[in-house]
Amino acid sequence: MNITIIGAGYVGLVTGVCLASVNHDVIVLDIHEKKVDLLKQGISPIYEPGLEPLLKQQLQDHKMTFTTDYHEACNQAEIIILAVGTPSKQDGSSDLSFIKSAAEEIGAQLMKNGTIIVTKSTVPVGTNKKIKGWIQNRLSGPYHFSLASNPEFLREGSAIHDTFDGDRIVIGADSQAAAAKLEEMHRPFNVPVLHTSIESAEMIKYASNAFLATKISFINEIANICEKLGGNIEDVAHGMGMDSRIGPHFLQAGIGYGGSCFPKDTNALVQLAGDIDHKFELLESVIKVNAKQQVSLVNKAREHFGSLSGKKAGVLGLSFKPNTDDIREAASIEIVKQLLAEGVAVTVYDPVAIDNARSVLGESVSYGEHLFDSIEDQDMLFIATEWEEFKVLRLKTIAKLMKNPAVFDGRNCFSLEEAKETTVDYYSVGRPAVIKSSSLI
Ligand SMILES: NC(=O)C1=CN([C@@H]2O[C@H](COP(=O)(O)OP(=O)(O)OC[C@H]3O[C@@H](n4cnc5c(N)ncnc54)[C@H](O)[C@@H]3O)[C@@H](O)[C@H]2O)C=CC1
Ligand SMILES: O=C(O)[C@H]1O[C@H](OP(=O)(O)OP(=O)(O)OC[C@H]2O[C@@H](n3ccc(=O)[nH]c3=O)[C@H](O)[C@@H]2O)[C@H](O)[C@@H](O)[C@@H]1O
Repeated sequence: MNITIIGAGYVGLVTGVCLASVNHDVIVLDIHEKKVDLLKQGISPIYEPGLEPLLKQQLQDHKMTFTTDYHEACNQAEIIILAVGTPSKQDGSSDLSFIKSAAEEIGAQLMKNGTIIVTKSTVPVGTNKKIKGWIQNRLSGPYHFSLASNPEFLREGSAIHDTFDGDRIVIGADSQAAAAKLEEMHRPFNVPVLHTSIESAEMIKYASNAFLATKISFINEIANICEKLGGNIEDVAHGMGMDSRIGPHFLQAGIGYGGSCFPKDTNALVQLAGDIDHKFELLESVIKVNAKQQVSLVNKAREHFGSLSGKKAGVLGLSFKPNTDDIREAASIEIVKQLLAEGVAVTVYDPVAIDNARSVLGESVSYGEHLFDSIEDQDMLFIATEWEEFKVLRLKTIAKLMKNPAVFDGRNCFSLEEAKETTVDYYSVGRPAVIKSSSLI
């Protein structure tokens, strides 16, 4: 099939590469010229495991092209997939300006009947109706087109795996023919397909992300209570997860969820509910709990040291999760900002996200070239992301390198047994702190 994707970000690019790899002919359009230039050379502008080799292969096989030209992208397409960003507005609601401008461009270029316009971007319930209007307003003739919502469930860091091995594909289309064609497009992925109305498909996406965020805030609250009452969150989560009605996933306590989607989508759903006078109190609490959780390690450090002013801190991990360079809404950034506000000199390290971090943190921090640069001579060490290269570090190595070995581990990378065998004062999430009596301040 001839498929066009609008937006070459995490979702558009991964989807395009995967669709091309199962033999569709794919054009990906982005308005960002530099991005398109890189992609034409087979260079991925984002870090996503396995993406670049697969991209290069598609270019070599002539299954995929990149462009900034809407006419070239749209005039032959059977299916056009919208995958542009839908960021948060100031009030938390979803900013549909990229969707609107892409829909208008598509409308102006539609020159034949039967094209299916698919929304893969995460959009509030009712947006597909608006998209229809935006396209219709720009049509240059009486062309007929179909609409469908096909939300995306991939995770950054495992995006290709998730596309080929997802739990479900949701298709909400305005006609049976469009639904059947989209099912055919996805058939090579061999993932179960659910057909729904457009509105249900739009809601499935928000409800899924909101539910996963709720699980995370819930387990983090249990972790906070464990810290005060005793108990080990790892055992508690394990015991809960053994109940098949609860399930083991998304019960990893830590310093909260970040990323480009959970924060944005939970806020958007609260706003969407507010628009129909429904106060979504549960989700409001999930969001509040997460905001507190992101800086909870700094509170522990303040309690440990008395005052943080004039101290030196290393921060390991800047991306919102391992295996991605995405730092959007990452807990690490909140931690760094809080430390700087309290007069701490900060050195950060991440295996792939330093360039993105520099664009947000500028010269306010030092950037380690090696992870030891963020550990050596520091008074305290924060672990914000559970990159594999941090998990294989040993606490005794960390202890030797630090001035005052105090480790604040936001992702429970080390066991308490290991902490007890070292000179490190070790704080983690939902587990008792391991404090050496000689270091009590
Ligand atoms: N990042 C993720 O893991 C997931 C994201 N989503 C949703 O997918 C959508 C896209 O997210 P990302 O790929 O992360 O965004 P992104 O910000 O990485 O990429 C969006 C791309 O769209 C381009 N763009 C903006 N306006 C355009 C226009 N008018 N015409 C053509 N291109 C345009 C931008 O230049 C950018 O390259 C969002 O709605 C997001 O909520 C859904 C599931 C997973
Ligand atoms: O809509 C989206 O963009 C995507 O959002 C999430 O994917 P993603 O944000 O890439 O990453 P996750 O693995 O879900 O992690 C999100 C955040 O939650 C945190 N998390 C996750 C799981 C857990 O048990 N505990 C926990 O704190 C992670 O550290 C991370 O900061 C969803 O998992 C995807 O299904 C969805 O498509």
